[in-house]
Amino acid sequence: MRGGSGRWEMRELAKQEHFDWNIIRRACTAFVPYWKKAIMVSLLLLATSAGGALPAWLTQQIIDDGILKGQVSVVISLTITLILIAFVTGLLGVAQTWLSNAVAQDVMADYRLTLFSHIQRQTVNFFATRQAGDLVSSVMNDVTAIQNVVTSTLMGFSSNVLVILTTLGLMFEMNWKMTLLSLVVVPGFVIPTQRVGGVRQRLQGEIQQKLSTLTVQLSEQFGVSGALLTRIFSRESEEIRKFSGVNQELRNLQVRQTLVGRWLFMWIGMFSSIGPALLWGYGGWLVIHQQMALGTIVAFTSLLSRLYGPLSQLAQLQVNLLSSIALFRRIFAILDVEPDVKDGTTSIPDGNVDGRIRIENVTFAYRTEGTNKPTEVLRDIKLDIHPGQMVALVGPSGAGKTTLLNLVPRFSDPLSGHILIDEYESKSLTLSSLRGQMGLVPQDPFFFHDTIYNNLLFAKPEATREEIEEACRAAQIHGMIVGLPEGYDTVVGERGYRLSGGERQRLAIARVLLRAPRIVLLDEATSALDTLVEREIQEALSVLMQGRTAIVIAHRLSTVLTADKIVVLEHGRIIAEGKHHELLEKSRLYRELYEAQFSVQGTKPDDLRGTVEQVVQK
Ligand SMILES: Nc1ncnc2c1ncn2[C@@H]1O[C@H](COP(=O)(O)OP(=O)(O)OP(=O)(O)O)[C@@H](O)[C@H]1O
Repeated sequence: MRGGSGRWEMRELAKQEHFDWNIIRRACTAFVPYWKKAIMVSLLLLATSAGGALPAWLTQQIIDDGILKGQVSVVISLTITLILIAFVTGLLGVAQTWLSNAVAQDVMADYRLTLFSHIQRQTVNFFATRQAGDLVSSVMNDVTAIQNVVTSTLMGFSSNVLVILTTLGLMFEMNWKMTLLSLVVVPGFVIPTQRVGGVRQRLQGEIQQKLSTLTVQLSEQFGVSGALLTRIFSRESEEIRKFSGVNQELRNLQVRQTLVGRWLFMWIGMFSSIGPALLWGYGGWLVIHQQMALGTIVAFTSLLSRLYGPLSQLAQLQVNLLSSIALFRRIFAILDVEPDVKDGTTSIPDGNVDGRIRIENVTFAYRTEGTNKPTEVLRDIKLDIHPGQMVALVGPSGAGKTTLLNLVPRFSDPLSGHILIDEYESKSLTLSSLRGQMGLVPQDPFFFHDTIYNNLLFAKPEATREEIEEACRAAQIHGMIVGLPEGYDTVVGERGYRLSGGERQRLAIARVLLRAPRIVLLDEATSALDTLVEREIQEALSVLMQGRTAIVIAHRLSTVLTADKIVVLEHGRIIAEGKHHELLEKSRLYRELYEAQFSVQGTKPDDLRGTVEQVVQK
């Protein structure tokens, strides 16, 4: 099933969850920076708990010392005190809610930021093996779910314990036998409450799973690529049917969750009424036999709700704690993923290298979970590229061209071997100074849903308008941009869908030109373009590569013809190197590739050479 697998996993985890003290301890460290506020919250809780118990005690005084003894002044003064206590307790309650929410929100904001920053440090492989929707769900939903748990478990726990202790203290102080009698019925409602809590929690897990499935479907269907795919295969009705199914299941689960345990609640209600009944019966007997004052019964009955409510909530503590442990476990699982690529320490200014690239005995394998011996995708690659040279990578699909290209900016690190930029081992450089030396034009460039201007600024935030226009002129895209009704302020649409493939390529070239890197990495688009666009792109590319070291995954005839060196890859190995004509003679695979890929571009190499050379000389 697409989507929701993470949630499903979480529900399963919650079912098998146990008290993992390491997780609890680690979760609590998030509160350390807010210890002052947390202490304030505890003090306020203590004050509000005591304030909440006092009215029952005062009621007893009003009845026994005021009403029954005919003391009007006592009744009046105690009534005023009751009102004052209610007012002060109310104010303290507001302060406590505000502070405890502030702490919970602070902790949540910290977690969201920590997760986002941590995920920003991850390599491309991290995203290739995870569902984006699931990561979004962790950063947003899990963290928010924790907030509820934190307030209901941590704060709820302390406030309930305090209320129970203060209430029990007062009860014992008034009459210990009546106190024990009050506690007799407790198991009668605590046990069912616990059961209902468990069922509700399980239903909540299923609801979260359905919500996540719907969220993933929505995000897939509302994105341009997903919408296109659905329309081209005419799967709209099927998608609506699927949505409707999950939507209905969600509705049923939510109804069940609301109604679950209604019989048990009737039972609980009954037990909560039995408590006061027992107190009136036994208390009445004590009063009649003059062993206790009437006010004590009234005080006890009003204290009962302060005892039973918090006890029921405490009964659900275990379920709450277990589900919060499951949530924290999911969050910590992401935080514990160490980035595949570690930052180096040497920093060099951008553009401060000649651009020599040496790839020495490089072997690479993708890390896949659950396999001990990953399959090698690149084996023993040796390549020496001199400053200003252009190397074209060719090879059948899956040969490892993209993988090799991605090793240069350290999107991944090789299992063995070294990559050197000038005399620097690439691992020794900080990632920002390594990547600052190079620009990448991917096959399908990505753009943010923002204006063309802002998308270009992303590459160089300090760029002036002139610099941006100059880069676009060089990339043969300025004319097209100014022809748009809103020019550079045109919003390119999600992923840049408002632009054609060729326009996206040239805009991506402009973006790299802005950075003026010493090294250019290029994955040429495979799509065939008409001659005019082809020529515009060719001109843009020749400007891009002029005086720069370039590694190009070649899909164009003009590229292989002008390359200083063509490297033929097969099954992760370099099987041949040389110029176009040399390879045509000595490499069978190259000949086959040439016939299959390059010659279909309609022009014979010799016819094209003149054109290409003209372009390159410009
Ligand atoms: N993230 C990944 N995890 C695991 N294996 C991967 C990953 N990316 C690529 N591969 C595998 O590595 C091999 C080389 O892939 P790569 O994309 O480098 O080939 P390529 O030569 O660029 O192919 P193409 O020309 O089709 O883009 C393939 O077998 C591919 O399935």
